[in-house]
Amino acid sequence: MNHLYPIFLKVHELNTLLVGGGFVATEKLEFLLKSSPHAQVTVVSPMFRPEFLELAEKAETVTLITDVYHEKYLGGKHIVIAATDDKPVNRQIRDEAKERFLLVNVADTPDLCDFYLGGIVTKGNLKIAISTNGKSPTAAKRLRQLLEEVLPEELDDLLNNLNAYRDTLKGDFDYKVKAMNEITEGFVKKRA
Ligand SMILES: C[C@@]1(CC(=O)O)C2=NC(=C\c3[nH]c(c(CCC(=O)O)c3CC(=O)O)Cc3[nH]c(c(CC(=O)O)c3CCC(=O)O)/C=C3\N/C(=C\2)[C@@H](CCC(=O)O)[C@]3(C)CC(=O)O)/[C@H]1CCC(=O)O
Ligand SMILES: NC(=O)c1ccc[n+]([C@@H]2O[C@H](COP(=O)([O-])OP(=O)(O)OC[C@H]3O[C@@H](n4cnc5c(N)ncnc54)[C@H](O)[C@@H]3O)[C@@H](O)[C@H]2O)c1
Repeated sequence: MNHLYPIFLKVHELNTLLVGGGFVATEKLEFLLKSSPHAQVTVVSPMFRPEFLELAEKAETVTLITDVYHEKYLGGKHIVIAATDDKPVNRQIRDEAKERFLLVNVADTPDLCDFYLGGIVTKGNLKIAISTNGKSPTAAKRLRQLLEEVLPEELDDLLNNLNAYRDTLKGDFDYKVKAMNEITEGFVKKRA
């Protein structure tokens, strides 16, 4: 049983601190920006790998600070992702973030995470997040790839059309709920 509760964060309006600029940090930043190209991210690391720089320099909302982690960098942040190769430093980041009631992810270290990063499928306005409860990130990746392939691009047209139809509805809340449920009934009807 997976007890995690998924939420969809406006990371373009929240401030994220990413600590580290190596391989693992590159993977985390890549998926963050893939899903949220305008995510506000401050990255603190004494060294940035070339592949990290290539990715970060393309994103206007990513700020790089060449320094070792210090508690002061938690100021003004909502979310923290620790991705250094120094376990005690990752632990320190986690502890200091917790003292401030910040949400923290220590990359690839489930025991130290408040939240996990998931597999993410985006089709226009539709977004699906996948979690295996940390049991198999590879399975999350494969499911993401499968859904990316099988979900049609037209799904976004459907959502936009439904939104336009909803805007035409005049009447009270109950009327609108009924009308929206009627028009989408076919989504869940079993084929004969
Ligand atoms: C989904 C994804 C999102 C992302 O990274 O943004 C993600 N990991 C991805 C890929 C991936 N990560 C790893 C491999 C190599 C295979 C392997 O080792 O298993 C691969 C596969 C590959 O790269 O092919 C290494 C790894 N990861 C974790 C551990 C520790 C452990 O399992 O105990 C280890 C071993 C480290 C070691 O050996 O030291 C842990 C976590 N990784 C999570 C997320 C969280 C759980 C999500 C869930 O509920 O499933 C969690 C718990 C915490 C977190 O980091 O948030 C992204 C796929 C994105 C995509 O493609 O769509
Ligand atoms: N590379 C992988 O695919 C992989 C897979 C599983 C586990 N891991 C583990 O994950 C950890 C991170 O690996 P990596 O491959 O990203 O390493 P890396 O060497 O590519 O990157 C480490 C980054 O952490 C930064 N860093 C170190 N000390 C810091 C500090 N005090 N403050 C801020 N930044 C600091 C470095 O400057 C560097 O940018 C390692 O412990 C590694 O064993 C890596």
